[in-house]
Amino acid sequence: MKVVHKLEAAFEENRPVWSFEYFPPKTQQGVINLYDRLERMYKLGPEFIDVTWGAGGTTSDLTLEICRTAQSVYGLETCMHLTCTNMPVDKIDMALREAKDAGIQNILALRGDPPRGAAEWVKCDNGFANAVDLVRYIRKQYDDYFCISVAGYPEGHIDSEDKEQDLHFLKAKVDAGADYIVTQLFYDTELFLRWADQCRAIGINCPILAGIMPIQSYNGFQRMTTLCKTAVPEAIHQKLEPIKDDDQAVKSFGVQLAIDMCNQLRAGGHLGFHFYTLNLEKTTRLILEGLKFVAPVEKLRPLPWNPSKGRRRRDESVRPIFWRNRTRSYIARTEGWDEFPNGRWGDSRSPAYGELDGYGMTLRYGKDACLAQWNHPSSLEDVYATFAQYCLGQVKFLPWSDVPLNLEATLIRDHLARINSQGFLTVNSQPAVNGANSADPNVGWGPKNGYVYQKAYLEFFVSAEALQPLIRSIERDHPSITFYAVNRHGDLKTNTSSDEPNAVTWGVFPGQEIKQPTVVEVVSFMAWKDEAFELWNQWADLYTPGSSSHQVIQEIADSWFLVNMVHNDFQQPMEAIFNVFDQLSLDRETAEPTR
Ligand SMILES: Cc1cc2nc3c(=O)[nH]c(=O)nc-3n(C[C@H](O)[C@H](O)[C@H](O)COP(=O)(O)OP(=O)(O)OC[C@H]3O[C@@H](n4cnc5c(N)ncnc54)[C@H](O)[C@@H]3O)c2cc1C
Ligand SMILES: NC(=O)c1ccc[n+]([C@@H]2O[C@H](COP(=O)([O-])OP(=O)(O)OC[C@H]3O[C@@H](n4cnc5c(N)ncnc54)[C@H](O)[C@@H]3O)[C@@H](O)[C@H]2O)c1
Repeated sequence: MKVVHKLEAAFEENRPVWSFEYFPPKTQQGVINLYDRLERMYKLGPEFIDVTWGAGGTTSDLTLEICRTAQSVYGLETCMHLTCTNMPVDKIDMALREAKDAGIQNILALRGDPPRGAAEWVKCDNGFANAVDLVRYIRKQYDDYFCISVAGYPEGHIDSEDKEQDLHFLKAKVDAGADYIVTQLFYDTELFLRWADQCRAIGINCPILAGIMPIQSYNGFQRMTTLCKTAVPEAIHQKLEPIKDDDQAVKSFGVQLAIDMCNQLRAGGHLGFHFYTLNLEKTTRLILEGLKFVAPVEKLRPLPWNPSKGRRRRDESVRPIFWRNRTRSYIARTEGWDEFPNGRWGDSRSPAYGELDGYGMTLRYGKDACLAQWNHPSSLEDVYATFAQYCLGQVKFLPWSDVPLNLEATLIRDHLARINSQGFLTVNSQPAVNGANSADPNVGWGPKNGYVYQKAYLEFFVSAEALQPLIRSIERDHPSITFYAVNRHGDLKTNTSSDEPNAVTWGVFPGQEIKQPTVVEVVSFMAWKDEAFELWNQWADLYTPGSSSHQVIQEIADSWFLVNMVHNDFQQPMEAIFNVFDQLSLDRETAEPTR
């Protein structure tokens, strides 16, 4: 059924509507768990669900698969996002044909973000330049079979300087055949209501759904609003500042803020809400409960499927035997198990694993900004220096690290800088913590009055030549270290004996089970490595092919290894993980012939 008909019927009755956005999870286990989550969240009564399309079509097959399953197996009204990025007309045709074959009748037509590595958006050969062209094309090819939605920007699109013109581009999309609008996230409800009035004033009369992105974590919120240049009212900053180190308090604030925002929008006459769930469930449920948004009973017919019992979940050792025959109640208990991911390095079984915004990983800054930070390296040593300077706060970002080191990592910044200058190019790290208070300003997380623990880990790129002595040294002298190392072709080396997840962060909180938000495991490592190496390619593409900068970066991309290394003895001092590198330098010095 067309979403627009559902929206019109609800608005006719003055009834609010809500919908949920998901993104394709990074791992197969995450996909299976997302299906369970779709089932549970269906009971919250979304009018429809939608699934994002990876930037540059990177996850398009999975987007199609999830939409197909949600629509035709699970019977959920599903809207598929479709972008023009890297999509010549024949690929667009194929995606639309497959969507239609799966019974999908709703498409969110977008231009898309710049393709990987590109500073600016460029139209691909035989493709479309703007979302309006895609809307026109879908109408021309499929007449009124599809219900088409388009994106609206209450603060104007980030690329467009003229906000008024931006509004007219939106009208052009509607005039070309779009049926309703879904907006970009925003936090200023007054601004949204003014913008909605402007839309009506220039003759945009179709339904508008307000995009609501609940604040899930302080860092995530900061990162997202900086990247999207979102206007954040001062009152929100003021309320967040004193609680920013208490993850539970931030989440609760995020829930209340979303409730208040939706109520303000309703008071302003607005009835349509689109939740960016980030594949998380609990926050969305709490917001709907707070709003007293309850699905009409007739909508909650039983679904024609059973929750999938993922391979992992069947084997899960922590699953109590009491739940063996009561899968549903066990699943209900897991609703909040990934609510405290400590950074994106989370548990790959989580549907929310590994994504900041659901559109995929690209260089976050334009070409000029990147070159201003990374210059034109002509040797490997130049690259080492850039990484070391990042650790010392002199370079603002790297392809893998879009914001400066956080407080936690600054505790070990000198050690990090030292190993980076030696060619161990770090992209992620964590110091050891042995029972710090959960409100500790440097390493605390989770609800207050708890205690948190961490095993030290490092993730870095290293040349094949330097990897060998490192592995020898670990095997000889460092029994507490476990590692995975992989090159871009997937050649994996490890000293672990099973592919069980290794818990590297856990917390003990009053009146709760132990929380274990962060694990290191081979499945997620292998899923991550494709992106990790792809970012080197994007860096190389900033330079003219054949130039020395291009060659240096490409050499790393093609032949180096990505290593994850965990020091399992978390009771050792913070710097213990660095001993292995110091020992290597010592070995090198003693091996060098005396002159
Ligand atoms: C609800 C929502 C969902 C999204 N989902 C995804 C997703 O799944 N995958 C993804 O990669 N991205 C997604 N995005 C991000 C989106 O792709 C980017 O914001 C993208 O930069 C713009 O897409 P658009 O469809 O709004 O583009 P357009 O409407 O084509 O606008 C793009 C730019 O071109 C300008 N413009 C528009 N028409 C014209 C014209 N006729 N002539 C000249 N300039 C014009 C606009 O002012 C704007 O600056 C989503 C955004 C929103 C709000
Ligand atoms: N293994 C995976 O599956 C996976 C998935 C996504 C991201 N990651 C890794 O996590 C990194 C950061 O992810 P996040 O932003 O979600 O987590 P985060 O922001 O929590 O970062 C983790 C820690 O690493 C530190 N850090 C960041 N850049 C560093 C660098 N260059 N050298 C040393 N330490 C650094 C941060 O300050 C922070 O303390 C990514 O760049 C990537 O390396 C891994």
